[in-house]
Amino acid sequence: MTKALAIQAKSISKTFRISEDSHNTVKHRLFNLFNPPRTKKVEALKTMDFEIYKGECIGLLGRNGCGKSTLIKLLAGVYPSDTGNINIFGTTLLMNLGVGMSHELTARENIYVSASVLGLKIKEIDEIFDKIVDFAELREFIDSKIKFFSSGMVARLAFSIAVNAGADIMFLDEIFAVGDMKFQEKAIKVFESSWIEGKTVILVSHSMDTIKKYCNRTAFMKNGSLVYFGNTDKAIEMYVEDNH
Ligand SMILES: Nc1ncnc2c1ncn2[C@@H]1O[C@H](COP(=O)(O)OP(=O)(O)OP(=O)(O)O)[C@@H](O)[C@H]1O
Repeated sequence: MTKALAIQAKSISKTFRISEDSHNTVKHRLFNLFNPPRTKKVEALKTMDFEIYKGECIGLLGRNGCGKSTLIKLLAGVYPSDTGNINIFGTTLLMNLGVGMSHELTARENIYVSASVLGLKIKEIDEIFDKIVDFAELREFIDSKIKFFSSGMVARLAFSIAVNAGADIMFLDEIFAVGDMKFQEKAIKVFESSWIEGKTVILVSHSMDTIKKYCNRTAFMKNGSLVYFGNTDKAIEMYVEDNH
């Protein structure tokens, strides 16, 4: 039987340009009118190809700054890729401290917006609304703008929307690191329930135990390159070695 694709990335890459000078004051700008700010290129993602299949739980490992978040932001459509193309087969939700959520909207409004992005009709969202709020334990704050939330509260809300509104593909960037103990236990329960069956999960984590427990394949990244993508134990070994 052929496996169904969830994500296909062909020759994708991303380079950021960051300003090296601080032409921030009026005086500085005037003196440097004909001298544009110098920019530095950061090759956050070097050209890479890979395929992820439906139902897989993929680990993403690598040291700080190696490009993990950039990669999942590209896959989730937050940034466009500079080259190549990405095919996504299913609905996605990126749960990285509320990327994809609007900080100017309340938790209630964000639930409706995000769940509609996931393809639900208003009536269907009405039906699961309480479940989302209770799972996230945010009833008291439901009509507050999420810009006043802590990062853990935003992560709880995003996770709850994705779990209850049924995203097919979830990008979890350090989900076990942002939540408090109780939330982590809930997240683990979700991972160990039948909910996860058939879902595709990309899990960024610095916790080897988490990656080992849940990921059937793991990618190891270094300096923007996808060095290895396959057996989880082997990827962990490479990551541990890279930390020595
Ligand atoms: N929006 C941006 N503008 C400019 N440079 C960026 C931007 N986002 C990331 N970078 C740079 O791209 C590189 C990869 O960053 P990224 O956040 O993807 O790493 P990471 O592996 O997720 O790190 P961490 O483990 O610390 O979360 C870094 O050098 C970072 O400074």
